[in-house]
Parts: sequence; C-alpha cells; structure tokens
Amino acid sequence: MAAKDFFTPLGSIIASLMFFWAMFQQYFPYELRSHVEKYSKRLVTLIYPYIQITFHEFTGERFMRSEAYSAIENYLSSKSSTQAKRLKADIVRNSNQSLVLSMDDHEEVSDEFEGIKLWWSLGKNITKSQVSFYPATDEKRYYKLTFHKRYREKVLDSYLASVLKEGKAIKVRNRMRKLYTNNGSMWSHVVFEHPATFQTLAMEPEKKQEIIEDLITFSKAEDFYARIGRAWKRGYLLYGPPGTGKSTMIAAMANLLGYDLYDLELTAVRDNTELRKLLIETSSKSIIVIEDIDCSLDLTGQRTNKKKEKVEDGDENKDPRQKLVKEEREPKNSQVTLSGLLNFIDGLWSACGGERLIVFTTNHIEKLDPALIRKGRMDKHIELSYCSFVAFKALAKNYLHIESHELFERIDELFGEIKMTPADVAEHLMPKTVPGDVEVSLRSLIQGLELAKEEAKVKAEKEAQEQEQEQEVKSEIKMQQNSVKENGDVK
Ligand SMILES: Nc1ncnc2c1ncn2[C@@H]1O[C@H](COP(=O)(O)OP(=O)(O)OP(=O)(O)O)[C@@H](O)[C@H]1O
Repeated sequence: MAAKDFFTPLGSIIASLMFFWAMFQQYFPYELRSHVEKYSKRLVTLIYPYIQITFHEFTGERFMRSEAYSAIENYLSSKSSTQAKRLKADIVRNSNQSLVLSMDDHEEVSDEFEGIKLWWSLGKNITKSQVSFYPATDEKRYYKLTFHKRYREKVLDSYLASVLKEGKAIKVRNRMRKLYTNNGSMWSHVVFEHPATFQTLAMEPEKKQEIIEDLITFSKAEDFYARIGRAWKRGYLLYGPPGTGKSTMIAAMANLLGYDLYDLELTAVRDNTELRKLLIETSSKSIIVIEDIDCSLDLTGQRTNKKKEKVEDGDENKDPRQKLVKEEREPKNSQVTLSGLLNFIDGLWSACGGERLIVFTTNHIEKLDPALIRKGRMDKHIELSYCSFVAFKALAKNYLHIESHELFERIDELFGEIKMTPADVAEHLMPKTVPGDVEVSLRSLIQGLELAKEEAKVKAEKEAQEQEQEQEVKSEIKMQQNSVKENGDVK
C-alpha cells in the first residue's frame, strides 16, 4: 500500500473526530457532558490499564534540578548501558574520572521489581526561550514511569523509595570525594585523591582482613544500629610509632568506603562551642580524624598546642605578620576540653543522622585517658607496629613487583633482630635508578637494617656503660656518706 493511500483516510478520520469533539463541547448540555467524560475515562482505563508518573528535571520557580530526577538518572545508568540502543556518555568528576552512560532522549528501558514489570522512558519538551534576543530553545527533560494500575500501591510505597535510595547511593559512590580541614571554626575543602588502599597497606593479612570486614559490616549496618537504638557511628583508635602507617590507613579506609575525610585540627578550635559547630557541619558518610590526640588535647583539661611546640624556636615567630596569622589560627584562649570532646562523641554526635567514623591517632597510647578510649567511644583499637617480614613482602610486591628473591632470607633474619618502620622500609624500596633495579633496592634495605642494627648495638653499649658509671657514682656517694656517718659516730 502506498503511503498516500494510507494517510488520506487517516487524515479524514482525524478531521472528523476533531469536528465531533468541537460540536460536543459547544452543543452538548454541560450536565450530560461531565457524565460522558467520566464514562469515556473509564473506557480509556479499561482499554489502557497503565499508570504513568512523570519526573521533571527542573522543579519550582527557581528551576532547581530535581533530586528525584537525578536519583532516577543514576539508578537507570546501569540499566541503560545494557538495554538502551542510543546512549549518552559523560565523564563523572569523581576521583577516577570514570565514564558514565545514560539513555538518550526518547529511549526506553524496562525494570523489574518483585515480579512487577515497569518501563522508564526519557522525554523532552522543547520551548522557545523568551529571554534572549537571539532565537533560542529551552529543553526540559523528564522521566516517565509506566506500570500496570494493579501495582499502584506497591510501586508508590516500595518501588519508588527503593529507586530513590539506590540512585542516591550511586550518586554518593560516583561523587568526587573531599578532604576537609578546619581553619578555626570553618571547614574548607580540597578534592581527596589519596591513592592508598588496603591492598597497598603493609600489615599482617589476617589483621588487615579483620579491619576491612569490620568497616564493611559497619557501613552496611544502618538497620542494625536503628534496631538497637544506637547512633550509626564507630570509633577507631590507631596507635603506634611514627611512620607505621596510621595516616595511610585512614586514607585507605576512606577509599574503601567512599567516605569524605574531615581532618579536625583541635588546636585551631577555640572552645567546645566551636567544636560542636564544626562537628554538626560534617556530612554523613564521612571519617572525622583527630591526629595525635595526645598532643592536641591536654588530658587534664588544659590544652597544649602542638604546633606551638614545634615552631617555638623557629623562624615563624620572627615575622610579626606570620605571628598574627598564627595567633588567629591558634587562639591563645582555646578551651576545648576532654569533657567537651567526650560529650560530642557520646551525645551531640548521636543527633546527626547518617554514618560516621571517628578516628583518633596517637604515638603514645599510654598517655591517653582511659575514659577517652573505652569501648563505645573508641570501639576498635588498632596497633600499627614496626615492619614484620610479612609486611615487608607486601611492600616488596607493591614497590618492586616481586614475591621472592634470594636476598629475602637475609632480610627475614635482620627483621628478627632489628625494628624498622614501614615508612623507612618503603624509602629503601623506592627506585634508585631508572629503570628501578630490584637488587639495588633490596641491598639498600639490607644496608639500612645492618646500619640500624649497628647503631642499636652502639646505643645499647653506651646505655650499659652509662648505667655502670651511674652505679659506680651511686656506690661512691654511698661509701662517702657511710664514712661521714662513721666519723660522726666516732666523734
Ligand atoms: N603500613 C604501611 N604500608 C604501606 N606504606 C606505609 C606503611 N606505613 C608507612 N608507610 C609509608 O610511609 C609513609 C608515612 O606513613 P604515615 O604517614 O601513614 O605514618 P604515620 O604512622 O601516620 O606517621 P605519624 O605518626 O608520624 O603521622 C607513607 O607515605 C607510606 O608511604
């Protein structure tokens, strides 16, 4: 059949329908008209038993991008990439700069929820813009959801809620994560792009696995925390000598969970009120870190100022302008107290919705007040220690891409005799030539370990000598005292 033969009768049918509709509107009595409309609607529902819901991209007068729309967009991204024939691609500005695909205009994808079939389509309205002098068009997109009317309640009650939740979760996973630092009572942020992961972290595999499982269990335990009536938070205390990987582990935690990091500098916080303000402003899915807690807060209630200690005799004090900036940053009358911090951990913190981890680090766990680190506040205590042979092997795999080497035996022996931090081991394993030579790096480590062993031996000998001398001096003093006493007795 030729196109002309098809369209000619169709055109006249449409024209007749429009004619009857106009006549109906003009001459049909109003009371009867509402009845006819009601029955015609019922007829349409019978023939077309589907419900459609539209989600517009922009809502309200201020043309804010609708949250529901962007959640649906994220939710549909994985379905679109497998089902849609025409796709749009965009780079998401997350830490991986990954490519995200979504369906193109007028495409349709299907979905299934508890046995219900649903269809999503992306539509577009084009309007002429009135604002510009130049001819311009405005495109407004919308998602349309279609499903059978018999599932109305299930879709409205459960399906849409799950779509929005999943869509928001995808958005959080794809977002660019941030590292916040406080300057006084204000947070400022930069993009968080630390490459550390648990794979690159050198520590005993069982211990590493335990921490990973603990973190993942926590991140999925929203319902559990709600059921037992506890705030969804968990405290970690990382302790160990400098250079054993405390900061590296925090970065690995943030990367594992996809959380933001808040690096809270307590010495720059004026008082408990400021502390409270800062903490209320933290978002969910975040890790709040207080490094070197023993230096940041005097556990008797008086604060010390670690930065001040470090630069006491430095150049910073000589420049009056820098001194002023420093004083502004570290006000002298700071009064953050241990009890203020504990209140935050126990009380106020609980009022903020969403999951949060709080991590304290210290080089001296023995200096910390037991109240601060009891379970419930710091739930998990993790010791990061000197490099073991197992941890070294993880570093060697990472840095040198080797799992065994003839020099490993000697290194294992030396690790049994001398302590070295993973930071120092890592430094020896850094490439010394271009391209990196494995043997040169391993020999550098052996040399470093032997040197450290020698130094430790000299130090031990010196200490023993000093102790001996001290002992000699003590016994000499005692002898003198005894002879003075004896002389006195004789007189
Ligand atoms: N366990 C580890 N695994 C892998 N790399 C490590 C480890 N420990 C330390 N490093 C390396 O050493 C460097 C210093 O480590 P890091 O800053 O994490 O130590 P730290 O314990 O936080 O030290 P500090 O107490 O002085 O802050 C890191 O950049 C990292 O490359």
